Amino acid sequence: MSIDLKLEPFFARKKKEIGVELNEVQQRAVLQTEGAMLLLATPGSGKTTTIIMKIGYLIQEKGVDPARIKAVTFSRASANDMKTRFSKFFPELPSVHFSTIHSLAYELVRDHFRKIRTNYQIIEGSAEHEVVISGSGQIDEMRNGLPLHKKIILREMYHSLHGDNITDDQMDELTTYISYIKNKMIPREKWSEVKVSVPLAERILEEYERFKQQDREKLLIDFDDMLTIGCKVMESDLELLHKYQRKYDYVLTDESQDTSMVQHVIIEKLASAHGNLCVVADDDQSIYSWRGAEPSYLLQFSDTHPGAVTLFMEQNYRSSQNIVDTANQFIRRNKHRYEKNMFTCNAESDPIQIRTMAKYSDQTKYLVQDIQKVTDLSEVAVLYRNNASSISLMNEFDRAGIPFYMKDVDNRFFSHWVVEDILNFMRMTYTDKRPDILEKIHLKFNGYISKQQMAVLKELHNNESVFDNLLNGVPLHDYQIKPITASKETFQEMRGMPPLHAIRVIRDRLGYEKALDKMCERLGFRREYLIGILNTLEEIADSLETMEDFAHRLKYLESALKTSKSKRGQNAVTFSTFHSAKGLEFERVYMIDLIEGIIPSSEDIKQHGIGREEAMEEAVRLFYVGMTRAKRHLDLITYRERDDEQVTPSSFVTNVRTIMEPSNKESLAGASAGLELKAGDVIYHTLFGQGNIVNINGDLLEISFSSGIKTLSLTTCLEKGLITN
Ligand SMILES: Nc1ncnc2c1ncn2[C@@H]1O[C@H](COP(=O)(O)OP(=O)(O)OP(=O)(O)O)[C@@H](O)[C@H]1O
Repeated sequence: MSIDLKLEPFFARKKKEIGVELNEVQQRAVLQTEGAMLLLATPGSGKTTTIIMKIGYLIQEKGVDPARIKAVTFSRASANDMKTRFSKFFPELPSVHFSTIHSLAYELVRDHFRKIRTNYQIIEGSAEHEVVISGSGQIDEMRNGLPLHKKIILREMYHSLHGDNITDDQMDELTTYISYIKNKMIPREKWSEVKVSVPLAERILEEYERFKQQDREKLLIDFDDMLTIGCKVMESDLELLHKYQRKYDYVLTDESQDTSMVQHVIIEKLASAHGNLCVVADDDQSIYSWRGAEPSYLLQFSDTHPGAVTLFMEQNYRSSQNIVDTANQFIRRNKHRYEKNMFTCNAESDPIQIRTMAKYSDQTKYLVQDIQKVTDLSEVAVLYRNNASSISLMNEFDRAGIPFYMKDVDNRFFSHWVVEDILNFMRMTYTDKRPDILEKIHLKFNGYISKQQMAVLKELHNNESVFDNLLNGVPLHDYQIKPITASKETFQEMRGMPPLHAIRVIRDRLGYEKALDKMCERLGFRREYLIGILNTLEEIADSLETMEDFAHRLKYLESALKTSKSKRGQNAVTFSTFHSAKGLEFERVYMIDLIEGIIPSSEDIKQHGIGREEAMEEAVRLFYVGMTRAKRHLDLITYRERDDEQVTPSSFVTNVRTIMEPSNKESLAGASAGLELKAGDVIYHTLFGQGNIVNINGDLLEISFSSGIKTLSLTTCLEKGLITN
């Protein structure tokens, strides 16, 4: 490209007006208006800034009508963000079309259905959304006795197939499975190849699809259908396709690493008449492949668009030198990526801190202590992989009086059946005369009262202890008598007990934890998740005096969680998952729960073990997204014990340590030369567990693990943080 950048008055003018001076690559990206362009950028490199400047340039310098520019983003939040930033940069210009791909697809679908006179109803989203969009102007509330909402329909279908209720986690998995299939455009005959642990998921999906299309007068469509139908319409209705193609002369997309196949197809078709397509992405921040994102599209972009210009924006304006350098080296452990070299001209800051706590509970104590010292809390974020981490955080922060803003409010904890169970056990200590309370937990403690026995018990209306009634008026098996008698006494003893003590008695002496184990076996629940809930309840109960206080505390925390949403933008710490932190930046970032089994997750490790690297690479990217949110201070926190069990610090943390202190690697490598590491030594491998070094041959270590002898490269193990001694 032979453009003399200095001669472009646009940049000089904008610098004067808004104080932003684009670097050379950013300027080139702005000036390259015609044809296809892939703009690959690293975190904090000014992707959004550049897109906005490009749009302004098209309008002010090229005389393009703003209405003929379409800027598409992945989420509604980023579409709004872009709109706001655009009006700040170019207050004199009218806004252009900033929208999500979903709303673009919805426009198409609406036009098409209007044309072919088909009524439809959206069955997903908030209630208002559903009401607005009924094609016939009328709202059908029910069909075949089912209320018309995606989750209610799926729940009912699950129930009628299994005779059991679907859990929230299963519902999440089921809807993710459906979205994945739709977004990846997987044909019917290949559905069975998609991994899912919800029993009969494939059949439920089949029935769900049939149900939506059953009424010829009125189609039901969910958000995924908007995409698949929108895409089909672009193929079948050429008149409509051309109408949309003629609407816009320039198409720009942001966050394209998170765009799915069906979404790519829609964008490609929209831009194919003129080919003016600008795709902005960071393949290293692709973290939604589980939902059907297709970053491979980026890797193939220049094949599908011969003559496309590819530019790399690699200068990071956000983070300090040490954070940028370490993150840049860290992401290189991934193989399936565009090689980029992120750099910064920013100064050094505090070194990245790695904190290895003795046990899990030390983590929150440390966070509270450290964050208490900070004055501007809006510049602090605590990031975690799983939402489950947020409840004990909010409990401790609330106790310490530190305000917080929760990015993804997940109320599920408070309505989880394990929480309900514990409260019901506690209620039984106040009165054991209520069969209705017993009925909620009768299968979950020693003595195991069957449904039939429960039915007989409920017929005895004498206001006596349910245990006495069971022992005197209900036919029991001999083996039940002793545990039921003991349970009666235990409940009596528990009266007035501090809640922490009470929960321990419920878990152990009353046999609740044993009952959970059985349920996990039978119903496939994740044990560690359920035990995690019990442990969090113990944390909440800690230091409270009565079970009533405990029940109040739960109610209080539930409402604190809801109101934490309103603290956005105030002087409050942000709690967020790594996923939801994408696009944000903070002065201080604390990444927590960095242990093997969480990040990487047990599933990531399992897949890696059988040679499938995709999941592990995605976990690496997720960790990288977390690291690159920090401007000047980054804390990585791990621990060695959780729930009374030994855990292993994340191999990603070990990897970061090796990057920061290459002397670690050298000393270990030196050790392998016979200085310290020798045959017979015990080492710990993140995947294979504990092992004994059998032999050392240069870089090759022969190690005996319980699963057999393996020969491994010491350099690779150290680089990836796979072994410690
Ligand atoms: N040329 C520039 N000079 C100075 N600051 C810049 C420049 N370009 C971008 N920035 C600043 O860098 C920061 C990151 O920019 P932006 O939010 O556009 O990045 P991004 O690439 O979208 O980030 P990410 O993908 O990590 O979320 C912003 O604070 C922005 O103002």
